[in-house]
Amino acid sequence: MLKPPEHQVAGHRAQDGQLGPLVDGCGIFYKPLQGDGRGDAEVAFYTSLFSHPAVPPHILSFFPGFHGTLVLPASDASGPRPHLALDDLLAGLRSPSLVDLKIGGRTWPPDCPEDYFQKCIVKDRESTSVALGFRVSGVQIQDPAGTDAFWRPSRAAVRRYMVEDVRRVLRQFVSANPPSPDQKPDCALASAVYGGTDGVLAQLMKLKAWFEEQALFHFYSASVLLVYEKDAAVAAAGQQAGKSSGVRVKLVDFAHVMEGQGVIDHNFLGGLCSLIKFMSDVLNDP
Ligand SMILES: Nc1ncnc2c1ncn2[C@@H]1O[C@H](COP(=O)(O)OP(=O)(O)OP(=O)(O)O)[C@@H](O)[C@H]1O
Ligand SMILES: O=P(O)(O)O[C@@H]1[C@H](O)[C@H](O)[C@@H](OP(=O)(O)O)[C@H](OP(=O)(O)O)[C@H]1O
Repeated sequence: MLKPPEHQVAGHRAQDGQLGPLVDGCGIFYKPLQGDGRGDAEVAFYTSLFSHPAVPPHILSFFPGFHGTLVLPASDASGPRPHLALDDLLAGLRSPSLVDLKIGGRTWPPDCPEDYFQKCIVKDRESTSVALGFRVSGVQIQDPAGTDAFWRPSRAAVRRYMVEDVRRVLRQFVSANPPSPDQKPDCALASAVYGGTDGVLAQLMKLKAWFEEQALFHFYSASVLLVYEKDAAVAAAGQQAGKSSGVRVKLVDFAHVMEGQGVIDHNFLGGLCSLIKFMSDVLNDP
């Protein structure tokens, strides 16, 4: 039985008769092929990525597994439509906290249509993309009281985030106290989620090492998606050493990936370095 994902923090949504992704509850996330060639571009990217001999397996694990395309009834009732079949990155998680971070100071690919360029550059300038090399696209954090409720700022609120808001959200994301204008995020879970041998920073450093040399693809408007569950992070934070929070660090949204043509993707790499610095600051100065 296909249904809209329960936990989606950004992008097009299958609600109110809109076109958006569906999940089958058995581990597959179906993303409808978007128009304007974006869907076809995303299929071409996944096909190329998973068949390219130069992409190492430990890098492939940052991407959702790709299972081809499947024609399914679209969520907007427009009829049958091809969907990308991807691993559901939230599979097996009951109450995930997640944040979608769109990477790159510029989100528009070279030679894109003028109206698309105008739309993107306005968003890049008005958000933190130009200033920081990344922006928050969406976030939800499990209620620290341990219930299944979530703190999920509206899309409009997230769009207004400035640098200090981003800093606060990245701290709140790993805090055990509830978001409040009167209380600073306590960052109690920072070492468990951002730190450690398989925490976010360690994983982002592996990704960075690849981006320092890969010249196959340029990732415009793609996101880093961070996912973890508070219970596992709290357990990891309570251990002396070594217990993993199980945080997942993934890349999503490849509708605007271009061939690298032998040039490194300094736009994505710069954003990644900036994100790493932001997270290191949370870890070093909680
Ligand atoms: N494979 C996946 N498994 C689980 N959730 C996913 C997966 N891919 C994406 N998502 C969820 O869907 C959101 C949007 O994904 P994506 O950016 O691919 O969609 P989009 O409609 O192309 O977005 P945009 O409008 O920003 O271009 C992500 O923030 C995440 O919450
Ligand atoms: O992040 P926001 O502010 O929610 O805005 C969306 C985001 O910029 C997407 O990247 C974009 O899709 P593309 O990157 O594929 O253009 C989408 O455009 P769309 O609604 O015109 O598809 C926007 O609505």
